[in-house]
Amino acid sequence: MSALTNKPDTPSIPVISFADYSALALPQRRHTATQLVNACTKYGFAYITDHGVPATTIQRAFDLSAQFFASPVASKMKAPHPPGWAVHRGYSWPGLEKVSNATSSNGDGGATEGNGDGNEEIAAQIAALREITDVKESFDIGSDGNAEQPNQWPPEELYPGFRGFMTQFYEEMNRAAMQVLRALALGLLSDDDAGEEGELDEDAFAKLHSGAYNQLRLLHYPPIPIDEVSEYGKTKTRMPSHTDWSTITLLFQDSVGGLEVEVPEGGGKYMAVPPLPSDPYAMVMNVGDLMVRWSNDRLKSTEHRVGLPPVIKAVDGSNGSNGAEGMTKARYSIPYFLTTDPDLKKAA
Ligand SMILES: O=C(O)CCC(=O)C(=O)O
Ligand SMILES: [Fe+2]
Repeated sequence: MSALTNKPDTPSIPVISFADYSALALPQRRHTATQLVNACTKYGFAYITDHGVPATTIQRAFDLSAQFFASPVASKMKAPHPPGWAVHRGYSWPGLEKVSNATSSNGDGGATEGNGDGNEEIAAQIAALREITDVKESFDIGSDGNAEQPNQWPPEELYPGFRGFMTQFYEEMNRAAMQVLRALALGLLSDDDAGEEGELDEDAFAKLHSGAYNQLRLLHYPPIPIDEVSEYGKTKTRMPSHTDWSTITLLFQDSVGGLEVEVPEGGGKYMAVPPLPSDPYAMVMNVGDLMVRWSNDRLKSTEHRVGLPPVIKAVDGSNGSNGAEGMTKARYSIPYFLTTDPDLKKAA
């Protein structure tokens, strides 16, 4: 795995405040929107602060996530991820999902096999990546309004409050996301795009998302023994490098760090995107492949991965490694993937 270009505690992508965004007058909204578009043009990534999701809500999401993953496997398996790749809901146990399995050369979410048209090399690379186990477990949640992807809720008696909270959290994240989509549209529009009355279609992207097709994902990267760290990147990884395929992703991460993003110059060099010391509840926002198309290639969908866990000896259990000495820290993150309605995806 290649080295990082910055120290893990040095913030590296722009930090943009969305304080009162929708209440601001157009020139101030435009200022924020331009900052966001500039960040997404250069890095494909930005930190967003003052996004409107309360810190207490985010903390509750992390608490419920940690409780879920700490519960017995038999309980977690009461809401298993259905077999196959069509439905992305419920509990995926460590090793079930390999991000490399969802990698393709044509961005359609399906793995590309060699077919005699020069893709053999890519297929061979993907096959090699498939030998690597992703050291993570996850729980995927969608809208109860999406009949094609039915939620797999765990039993209320085993996880009291989980369903109710996550349902509301999904909506809260959707509201924050709509604001980000409005800003992206405004930042990309110029005065030439104005209507007869001078109005700008700030809802151009937001209106393509009904909110029923997003995906809220609870992620847990379990601690790993220090003596397995040398295997890291060979037989084990947290999440290999990939781009997100949909429109935008909003992510909360805990204090551990590990998210790495390819530098604007590319060339396989990555920079750390750690939690902000000044605002641990800031979101990391990134652009997905579909948004690149919709912005006529102005915005960038950037490769990112989850890197080597910090090697810290746990002696008191405070780092999530259950007190076992010689384990790395556990890490939790919560991505929220914005997805358009299925008909639009086909048309895009
Ligand atoms: O856990 C993280 O920080 C990144 C997760 C991610 O990139 C993804 O789920 O697509
Ligand atoms: Fe991602």
